[in-house]
Amino acid sequence: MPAERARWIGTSTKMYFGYQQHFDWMSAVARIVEERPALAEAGITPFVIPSFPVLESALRILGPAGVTVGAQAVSQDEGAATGEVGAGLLAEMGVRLVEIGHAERRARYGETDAVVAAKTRVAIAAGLTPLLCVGEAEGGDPEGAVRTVVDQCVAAVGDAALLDRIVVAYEPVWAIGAPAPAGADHVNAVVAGIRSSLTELIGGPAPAIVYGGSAGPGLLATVPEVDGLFLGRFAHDPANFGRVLDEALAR
Ligand SMILES: O=C[C@H](O)COP(=O)(O)O
Repeated sequence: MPAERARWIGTSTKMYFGYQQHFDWMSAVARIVEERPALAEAGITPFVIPSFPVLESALRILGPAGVTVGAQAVSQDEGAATGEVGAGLLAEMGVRLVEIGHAERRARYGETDAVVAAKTRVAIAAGLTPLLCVGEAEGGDPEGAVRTVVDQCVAAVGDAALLDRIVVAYEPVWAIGAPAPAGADHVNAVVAGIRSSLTELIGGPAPAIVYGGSAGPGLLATVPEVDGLFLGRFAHDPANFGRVLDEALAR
């Protein structure tokens, strides 16, 4: 991967961890990142996206270690929106990244393309970086997947000029929660296709594109097209997070 491309290695804890479990895990991850000062020099951004109730603790525990903290969701609404969390509050806290359009939220919580677009708009306006989750529903030809993903990116951002304000998380829906990630050939072909289409649309460098979907140690070296990994279950053991960081450093 060319050194000038930004690199991101991170994970969302989804709703897997309890309160104390978050603290134990975040403390371990902070130590792991602190032990690897070369990450910053290499332009690698470690990120963690925990549950909302521990965001403030995440900023305190992980922030000084050099870990970017993100939120798993954001509201497109303002004011009278009981139970929602707004982009302004997140940005004011020091959260920098926000997941938008994850397959689980598209399938279960009504994040249609229109909702994803509204959330992307408010996140960018608040100064947050949307981690825009996109991916095809079923395995198949890479060209079809590229078309689906590029359409999802354009629908989310609207204005091509804003495409460079996001990080794209390419997560084939069929590879999320699976025993193994999508095949390396598929990932490389789709990510290369997304990058080339977005570069053309933007008229400049495409945003960073990370891969998610049953990713873990051993994958990164096989997918040179990606700008990083978005881990899920296979980062629950903090040592695995460290292994993937080492693999990023070795590229
Ligand atoms: O948020 C992360 C992705 O959805 C991947 O999760 P997973 O690695 O558990 O499949």
